[in-house]
Amino acid sequence: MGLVQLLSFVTLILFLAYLFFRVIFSCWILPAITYQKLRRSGFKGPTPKFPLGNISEMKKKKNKDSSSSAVESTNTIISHDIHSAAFPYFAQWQQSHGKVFIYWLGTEPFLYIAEPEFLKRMSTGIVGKSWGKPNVFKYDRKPMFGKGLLMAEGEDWVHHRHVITPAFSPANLKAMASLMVESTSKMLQRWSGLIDSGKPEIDVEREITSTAGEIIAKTSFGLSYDDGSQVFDKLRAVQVALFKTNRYVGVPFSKFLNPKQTLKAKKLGDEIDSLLLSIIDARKKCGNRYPSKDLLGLLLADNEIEGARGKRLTTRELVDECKTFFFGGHETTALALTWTLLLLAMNQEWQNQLREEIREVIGDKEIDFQMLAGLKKMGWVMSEVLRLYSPAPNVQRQVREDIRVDGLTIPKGTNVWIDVVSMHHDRALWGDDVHEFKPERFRDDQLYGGCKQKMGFLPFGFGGRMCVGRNLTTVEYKVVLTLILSRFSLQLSPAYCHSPSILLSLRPTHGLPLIVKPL
Ligand code: HEM
Repeated sequence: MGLVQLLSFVTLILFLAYLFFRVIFSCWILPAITYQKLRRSGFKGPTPKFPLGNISEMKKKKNKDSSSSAVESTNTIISHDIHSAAFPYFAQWQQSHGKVFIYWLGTEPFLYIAEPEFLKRMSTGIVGKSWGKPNVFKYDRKPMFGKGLLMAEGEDWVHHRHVITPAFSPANLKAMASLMVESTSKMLQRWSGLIDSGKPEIDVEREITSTAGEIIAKTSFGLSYDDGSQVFDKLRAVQVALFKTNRYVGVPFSKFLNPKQTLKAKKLGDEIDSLLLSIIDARKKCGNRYPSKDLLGLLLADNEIEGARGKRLTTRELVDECKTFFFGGHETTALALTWTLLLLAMNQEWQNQLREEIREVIGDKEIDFQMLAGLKKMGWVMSEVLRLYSPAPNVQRQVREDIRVDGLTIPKGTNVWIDVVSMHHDRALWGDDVHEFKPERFRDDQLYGGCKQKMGFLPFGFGGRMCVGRNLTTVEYKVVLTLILSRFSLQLSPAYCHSPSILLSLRPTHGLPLIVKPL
C-alpha cells in the first residue's frame, strides 16, 4: 500500500469513527445525560427502554383501549369524558406520576405538563428565545408545515408573524365575512337538494371541511375551491401518511423503519410545493397584483420588497407559509364547527336558544361583521365546545436554554408536551360537571369559563404564540352556524359512532352523520 493510499484509508477510518461517535453521542450519551439531569432535578416518570423510550408501552395501551372503546360506541353511549380514550397512556401515567412527569419518545425526553399552575410558573418570565418548537417534530412534519409560522423560531418567527398579522385585521375580516356567507349558502343549497331527493342524512363533517377549505382558499389566497382542491387533497394525504401509520418518531433512524410512508410523505410534500409555486406564479402574473391585502398579497409583497427590519421572505418561506395556512386555516375551524353540530344535535334546548338569539340579533337582515359581536350565547357555545373537544389537543415546545422552576432545572433540549385535553377535562379545575356541555359557564367569565387557573383553558395556545387565526375562526364560526341554524334543525343519526381520535387534530373517527330537516 502506497503512502497516499494509506493516508486515504486512515482518513476514511477517522471519518467513519467520527460519524459513529456523533451518532452514539446524540442518540445515546446526550439523552442519558439529560435523563440523569432530569432525575437529579426530581422529575419522575415511566422508565424508558433504549432505543424506543416509552413508545412500545404507548402503542400497547392505545391498541388495548381502542378495542374496548369500540364496545362502548356500539352501546351508543356518548360520553364527553374523552381524555382516557384519546390518550390512555397519559391517563395511566398521571395516576402513578402526577400531572408533571417525564416520558420518552425514542431518545427524545418530553416533559409532560397537565398542571396549569406549573405551566404558569414555567412560562412566566421565559424569554421567547428560551423555548422553540421540538426539532423532532419540525423535521417529521416538514412536508406539511415546512418552516412556516407554526414551526418558525427566533428572529424568523418575529418577522413572519409581523408580516402575517395584518391579514387578519378587522378590516380584512369584515371583507371576508361576505365571502363566507357566499360559500356557506352554496353548501346549504346542496343540503336542501339532498333533503329534497330523500337523503336527509348528511355527513356534516365532510361538508363543513370542504366549505372551510373553500373559505380559506378564497379569503386568504383569492382562489376558488377547485383551484385549491389539489392542495387540500394532498395535504390530507400527507396528514394520513404522517399520523395514521405505525411510525416511531423520536427513535434514531426511524425513517428507515417505515421507508414507504416516509417517502410517500416527502413525495406529497414536494408535489404540494410545486402546486403552491404555480399558484404563487399565477398571482404574480395577474395585472391587479395584490388586490385586497389578503394573506398571499402580504406574503408576496414581503417576498419582493425588503421590509423595515431589513428582512424579506424567501420563496421557500413563502411556500411554507402557504402550506401552513392552507392546512391550519381550515382544518381546526371545521372541527370546531363539526363538534358544535354534534353537541347541538344532542341538545335541542341549546339549538333553540341560539336560534332565538339569531332572530334577535340578526333577524331577516343580511349577516354583517358588526352584528356578530352581539351573538353572545353563540360565543359561550363556541368556548364550551373548544373546551370539551379542543381541535388542537396539545401544544409542544422545546427548551433552548436551561429553565429553572421551583428550584428544579429543566435542561436545554428537553421537549415539552402540554396536554390541553387533560386540563380541559380536569375536575379539580372545572368542578364536578366538568364532562357536561354547559355553555353557561362562560356567561359570567367569558374568557376562562370559571376555570380555577387561567392557564387551564388553552384552546388557542398561550403567550406570544397564541393562534394568529383565532379572530378569523370566531367570525367564520358565527357566520356558518348562524346560516345553518336559521334554515335547518339537526338531529343525531343512529349511524353516528362516537369515537374522537387524534390525527394531529381531534376529530370524529367516523365523520358526523346528522339528520337535517328544513325549519
Ligand atoms: C378553532 C380553530 C383553531 C384552533 C383551536 C387553533 C389552535 C391553535 C393553537 C393551540 C395554536 C398554538 C400552537 C402552539 O403554541 O404551538 C395555534 C397557532 C397557530 N394557528 Fe391556530 N387554531 C385555530 C384556527 C386557526 C386558523 C383559522 C388559522 C389560519 C388562518 C390558524 C393558524 C395558526 C398558526 C399559523 C399558528 C402558529 C402561530 C405562531 O406560532 O405564531 N389557526 N392555533
